[in-house]
Amino acid sequence: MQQRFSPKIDNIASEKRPYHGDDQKKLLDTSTDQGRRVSPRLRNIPNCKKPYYGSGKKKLLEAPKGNSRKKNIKLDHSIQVCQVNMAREFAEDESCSSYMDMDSVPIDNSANSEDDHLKWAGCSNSLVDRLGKNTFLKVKETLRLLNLHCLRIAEEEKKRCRKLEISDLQIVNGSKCKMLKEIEIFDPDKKFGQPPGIEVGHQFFSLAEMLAVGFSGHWLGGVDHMKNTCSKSDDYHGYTFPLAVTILLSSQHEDDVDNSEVVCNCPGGNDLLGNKTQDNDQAMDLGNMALKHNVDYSVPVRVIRGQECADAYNGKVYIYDGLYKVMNCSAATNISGYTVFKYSLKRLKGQLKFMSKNQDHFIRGKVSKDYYQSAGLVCIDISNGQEDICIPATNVIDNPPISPSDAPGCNCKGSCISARTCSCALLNGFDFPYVRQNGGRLIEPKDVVFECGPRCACGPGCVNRTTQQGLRYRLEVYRTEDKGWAVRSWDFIPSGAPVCEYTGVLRRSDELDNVSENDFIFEIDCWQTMNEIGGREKRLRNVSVPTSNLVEKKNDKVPENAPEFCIDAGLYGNVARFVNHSCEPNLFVQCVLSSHHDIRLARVVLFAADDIPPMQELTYDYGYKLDSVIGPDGKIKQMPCNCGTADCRKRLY
Ligand SMILES: C[S@@+](CC[C@H](N)C(=O)[O-])C[C@H]1O[C@@H](n2cnc3c(N)ncnc32)[C@H](O)[C@@H]1O
Repeated sequence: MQQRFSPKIDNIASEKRPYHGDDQKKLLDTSTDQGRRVSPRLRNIPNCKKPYYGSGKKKLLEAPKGNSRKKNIKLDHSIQVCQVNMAREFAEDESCSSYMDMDSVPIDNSANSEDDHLKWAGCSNSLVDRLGKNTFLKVKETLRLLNLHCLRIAEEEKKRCRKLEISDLQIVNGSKCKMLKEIEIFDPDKKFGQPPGIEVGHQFFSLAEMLAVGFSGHWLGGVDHMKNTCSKSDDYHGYTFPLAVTILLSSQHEDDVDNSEVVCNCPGGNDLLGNKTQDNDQAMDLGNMALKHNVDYSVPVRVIRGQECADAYNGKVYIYDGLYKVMNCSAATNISGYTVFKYSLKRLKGQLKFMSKNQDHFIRGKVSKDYYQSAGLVCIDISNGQEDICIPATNVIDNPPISPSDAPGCNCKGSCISARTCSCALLNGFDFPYVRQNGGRLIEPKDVVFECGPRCACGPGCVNRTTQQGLRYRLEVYRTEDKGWAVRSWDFIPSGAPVCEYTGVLRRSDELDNVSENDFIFEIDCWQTMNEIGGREKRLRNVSVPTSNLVEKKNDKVPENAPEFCIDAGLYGNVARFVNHSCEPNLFVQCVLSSHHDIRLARVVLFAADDIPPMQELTYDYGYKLDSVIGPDGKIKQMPCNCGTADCRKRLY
């Protein structure tokens, strides 16, 4: 195994993976001025530990400075100017038209007209009103004001967590609740089509929020509608009312089917909190009648989806999912024997996509409880247990996203014991690479070691997780005369014991070319070692490395024989970055796979090659080929070796 340190960059702008490996706890911020004043600044760590204040659940009682704190912000209600934001990303690349008010929409009785997509959904809503004010900003200001009121009331009542009643939030018998009286409702005139200032994916944390921004207010069994009185307006001449403006889907109804884009829903039968209340036949009136008219006039409804959310006032968050066409209406008998009216809804094309597939899943109620199923999961918890709640990292942009799901697990219970039945032992050549002695010792260096990972049924104490237990020995970083900092152990280290993992920022090798010096780059050359490329020594071969993981050349810029990825400990790393080179080392480098099986991204762990007495310097062979390091000026660089051993090659490179 040869490791190559090469003069490369120290920039961390394009991190692909925020941390690498399992041994992430001790991040040392280091100066590039090595050899003079580099010191492990562990004192910084406590500050980094809790970058957030409080539990993350606290809300600001006052709006942050610099923002408007005016009590009754006068808002301009008439949003008529349509400005098409052509830059927005549309689902399915359809052309689109701008938001249209009812008065500009020709009545179309053909319920299946494809033109509906263009007429209604098209672009996002108006970005500015006729005074040139940003509608999104206005929605934000209104909601901020509402929240301020909520918090003040809660503070007064010392019942911050109390669940607000529906009557707290609604207009009851024409009179607004106390809170809403103090807030000017933004855009109070009901309209069809895309709501001004609210994008697909917008989350409302209470029904009051929806009301305050004029989104919806008169709910009847989950349907907000325009009443008969609207028909008097010239704007709506020719329509029969009621007409549904918004439908709330909480997937609470026993007969509801929700297929994301196509939804079959029975309004009524639930109240707004999702409590099932249906105990008789539905009638063709109110919400049902409104939706029926939407079918007749081909008027789409806004769809709001309710999601469980423990911190919201009534335990729910309401997410705007866009405009849906109400395709048809049919009467049926539900599984309880009552008559219900069913509507199938189809999402109009040409609307904004959700931010991501994950958000899409979240909003449509399919959020996975299993971390391992998250798309592009890179790391289950980048805080490595330092935060109370895991912070997973995902990457669906770069290729390949590193997914632990690539590594299927074994079914052993407790600890892996039988090499005949453990599938991880199988990968290691039908045997375990470690013996249990001294907390786990590697029997001999191998091409690659397959450890048990997150999908394995065995527990954390399994011997085949030997490098996942963190540091075992008390290591010291100390200053030397001629090699800068070095590392030694205060404890005896038996041969085959894992000493530390080399951690840093995972980078593509080609990102690091032609930039200033960095002595802390570790190329992950597992593939090169397996194939004895560049003079690398043959090692004990595992039989079962899946060929698909071996080398799939994904990047033409990287020469076939050069490692595609490396670990950059220039700015972030652990104690391993201080371990020096020796021509007769007492450590060796071992590639380990645990959470995935991609050898290009193997973990790099330093193991004891000998029984190492306390206070002896720990070293490994950097494995440079002489004259292989080229400086930024294009000239070959040379570095004298000061390892001081009898067979010293006299040069590092
Ligand atoms: C990964 S760092 C090791 C830690 C380093 N000594 C320090 O103070 O940060 C690699 C650098 O350490 C120095 N170094 C490591 N081994 C050496 C050796 N045997 N002889 C001379 N310098 C060495 C070289 O400057 C090399 O570029």
